[in-house]
Amino acid sequence: MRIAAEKLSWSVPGRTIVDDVTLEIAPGETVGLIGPNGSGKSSLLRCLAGLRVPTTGTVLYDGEPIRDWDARRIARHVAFVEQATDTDSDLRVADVVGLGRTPFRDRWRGPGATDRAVVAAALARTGLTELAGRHWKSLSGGERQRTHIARALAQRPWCILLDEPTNHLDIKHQLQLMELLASTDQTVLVALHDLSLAARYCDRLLLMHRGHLVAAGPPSAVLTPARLADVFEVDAEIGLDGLGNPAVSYRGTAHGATASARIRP
Ligand SMILES: Nc1ncnc2c1ncn2[C@@H]1O[C@H](COP(=O)(O)OP(=O)(O)OP(=O)(O)O)[C@@H](O)[C@H]1O
Repeated sequence: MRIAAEKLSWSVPGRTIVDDVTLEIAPGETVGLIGPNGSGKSSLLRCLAGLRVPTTGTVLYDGEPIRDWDARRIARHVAFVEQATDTDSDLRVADVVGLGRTPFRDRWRGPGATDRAVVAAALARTGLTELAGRHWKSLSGGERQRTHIARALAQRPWCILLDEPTNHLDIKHQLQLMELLASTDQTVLVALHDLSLAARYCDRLLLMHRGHLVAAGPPSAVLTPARLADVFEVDAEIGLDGLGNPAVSYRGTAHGATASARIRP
């Protein structure tokens, strides 16, 4: 599914948080959304997921404006893994993942064979099969995060939006998730703080700064030392690690480097 935003802005009283963003993500693309804290990534994702109504501009799924779509119709197209979402503490892991089937079920009917098979597959893909019967409340931060990812997979959406999904995940599960996102046929937009992971696994990157989309393109075109200094205020080099994967190396903060140079005798 193609997901697009045309001249999208979202404001709160006195402040524009997402400012005139136009973007398009092609079916099957894996796109990383990067930018400093507070640059508007989550707000943009929430607009694209239909959870926030843009102040101006339009969100389009396959060319169709979603302004009048109800939540159920949106959920049949797009799954959203938010940062630190809480869930009813009485539920077990399989029940939380099963919530991903809600948009496809008759309101009064319980889960059918297809729902159960899809939930089992989502649990397996996220390595949660053995935890299926555990109570949500007893899970670690990383296990909760993986449960939310499994819930999104159980939605079998055309497009997955994820907001910093690698938070809380150990390195194996970070790599596993990024491999899954890079290999799926679904359209993926994932907000990431780890620029090396973003460069390695994403087809393209979108860079947000102060609510604006300031760069879009292949990782090698978006991640330049000048842009990392301007936008992230870090002194960085972009190269390859020992295995030949793209890697961003940091000398320090841009201001820190200046300050330490200044105080050195
Ligand atoms: N409902 C709101 N009311 C007022 N300000 C808001 C609201 N939602 C977000 N903001 C502000 O908008 C800015 C962008 O927030 P957003 O969460 O979109 O940034 P982000 O790029 O996802 O940041 P982070 O990397 O820290 O998660 C922040 O300064 C935030 O405080």
